[in-house]
Amino acid sequence: MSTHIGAKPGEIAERVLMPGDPLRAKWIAETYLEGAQCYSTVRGMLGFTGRWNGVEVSIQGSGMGMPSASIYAHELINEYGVRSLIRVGSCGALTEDLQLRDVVAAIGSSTDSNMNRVRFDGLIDYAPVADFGLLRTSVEVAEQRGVTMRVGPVLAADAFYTDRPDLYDSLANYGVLAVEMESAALYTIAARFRARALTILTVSDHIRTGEKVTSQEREQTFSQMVEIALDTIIA
Ligand SMILES: O=P(O)(O)O[C@H]1O[C@H](CO)[C@@H](O)[C@H]1O
Ligand SMILES: O=c1cc[nH]c(=O)[nH]1
Repeated sequence: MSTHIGAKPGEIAERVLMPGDPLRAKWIAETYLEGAQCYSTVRGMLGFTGRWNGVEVSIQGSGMGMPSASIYAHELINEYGVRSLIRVGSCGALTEDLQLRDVVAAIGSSTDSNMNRVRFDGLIDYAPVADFGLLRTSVEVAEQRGVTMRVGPVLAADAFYTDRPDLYDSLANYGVLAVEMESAALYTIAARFRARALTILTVSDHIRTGEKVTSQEREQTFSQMVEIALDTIIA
């Protein structure tokens, strides 16, 4: 066991999908994996291991926000030997040309989090980026599956409810597609410990139009994103 994950050594695969929502982790495991076994219920942050097309894959909930996601990424990589992590999350669209349920791959992640300012003494604006190999594979998989997946930069924000919507406008002017809350930390920790990471998102909220999907849909319906992530992680 690590501090926050209840798995025994060998119970977590080298390849992990990380949804923020632990019940999305359960849905993915029960819907897609053969022989899925739950290896952790610590803090209700469920983790499962099973097989996708014969290859062992784990699904680990990571919670909301960068402090929580950082804990799971750190322990998965450093205590369980995980080498590839794909976050499968929800996001808010910042640009009008995205619609609810569109799939977005985050090539890089701007952030308002202070974590990397502390890490680099405030001297460097570190640029957290996706693993190129995983990103390239995900684009190929999306094409093979006939899914239009937008690739571009996102914002990893500390706050879900913002007092500064004007900053969303500024970021959209610089091509930032969507806002979520974990990708910058995931990319940074993966880089630090030489693992591979990618974030794939489904638009659950539209910041421009106010449209949104239900919490049940966020938990159990983002199948295009999940299928792209599963095919990518075993490639
Ligand atoms: O749906 P998940 O993966 O949790 O991702 C998004 O949803 C949560 C906010 O509702 C944040 O964690 C954000 O990043
Ligand atoms: O961080 C997030 C995630 C989903 N939807 C949002 O609007 N923001």
